[in-house]
Amino acid sequence: MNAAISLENLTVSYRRHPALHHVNGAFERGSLTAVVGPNGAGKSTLLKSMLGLVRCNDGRVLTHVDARRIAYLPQQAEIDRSFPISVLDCVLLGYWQAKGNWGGIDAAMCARARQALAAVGLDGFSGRPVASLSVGQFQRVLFARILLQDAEVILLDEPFNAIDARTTGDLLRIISAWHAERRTVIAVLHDHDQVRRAFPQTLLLARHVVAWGQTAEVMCEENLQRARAMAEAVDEQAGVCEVSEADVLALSQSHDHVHAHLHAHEPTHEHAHAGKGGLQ
Ligand SMILES: Nc1ncnc2c1ncn2[C@@H]1O[C@H](COP(=O)(O)OP(=O)(O)OP(=O)(O)O)[C@@H](O)[C@H]1O
Repeated sequence: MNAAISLENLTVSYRRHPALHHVNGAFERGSLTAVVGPNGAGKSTLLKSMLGLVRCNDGRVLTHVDARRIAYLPQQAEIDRSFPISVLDCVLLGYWQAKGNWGGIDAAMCARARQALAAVGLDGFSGRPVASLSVGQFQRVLFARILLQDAEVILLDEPFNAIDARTTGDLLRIISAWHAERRTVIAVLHDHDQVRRAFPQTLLLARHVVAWGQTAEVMCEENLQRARAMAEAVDEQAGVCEVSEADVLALSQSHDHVHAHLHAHEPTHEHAHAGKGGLQ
């Protein structure tokens, strides 16, 4: 497999509360993957650990692309948009990783930002303060910003939460275009029908990997039930990692078809966020 990001025994906890346990696997370059699972399954934590925003207690994340070419769309609830900034300036922030704090913005960049706004259906919105936009309009702005980033890997955390059907359809078409351009897209989602329709690969999480592979195989009722049962059985007071190797092995063996590839890839180490022992 030609991986964009690999996870090796990734284990993360918050103040000793386990969030992700022994996650192994890889996101292939150019793949389009939905990350699904019950509330609290560790989906957002997975994205944040891939960005180095949370520290691993054990294991590591290996990113095989330039870290500056990873774009991230957090959940809207995590974004403070009371900041007095125009729609155009917000989109132009997409150049920040390439240009840095003092890089100049020229006319060509402004033109591309306006094109990106047109592509997300917000022609004529450039001068509006972002605080005045609806939730759906603001999500379109954030997609326009990603369009400017020219990212190799795009991480989206619940991009369609509280977004209407028309906006969702428009944004899904942009995601499909990214996939056609061979970008690697990983999206946390809750709508299973949407996942089945639009995402070829799925990672089903319940703090552990329940299943990871072709969406049609992963999203079977047996796996979904297993994920629900695992989420319900979670002991919030458990220590950092109270799952034995035997438990993990048993879980893996019951899902051989999706785990088969997990250890096949020996990553070439380009960027790694690794951690051991440090609690958050
Ligand atoms: N900053 C934090 N501090 C403490 N605990 C946290 C923090 N962030 C997440 N958690 C806990 O880690 C676990 C996994 O949370 P995470 O947000 O990754 O789950 P999720 O699958 O994205 O959930 P949801 O579907 O509800 O968004 C949960 O038990 C959550 O309470």
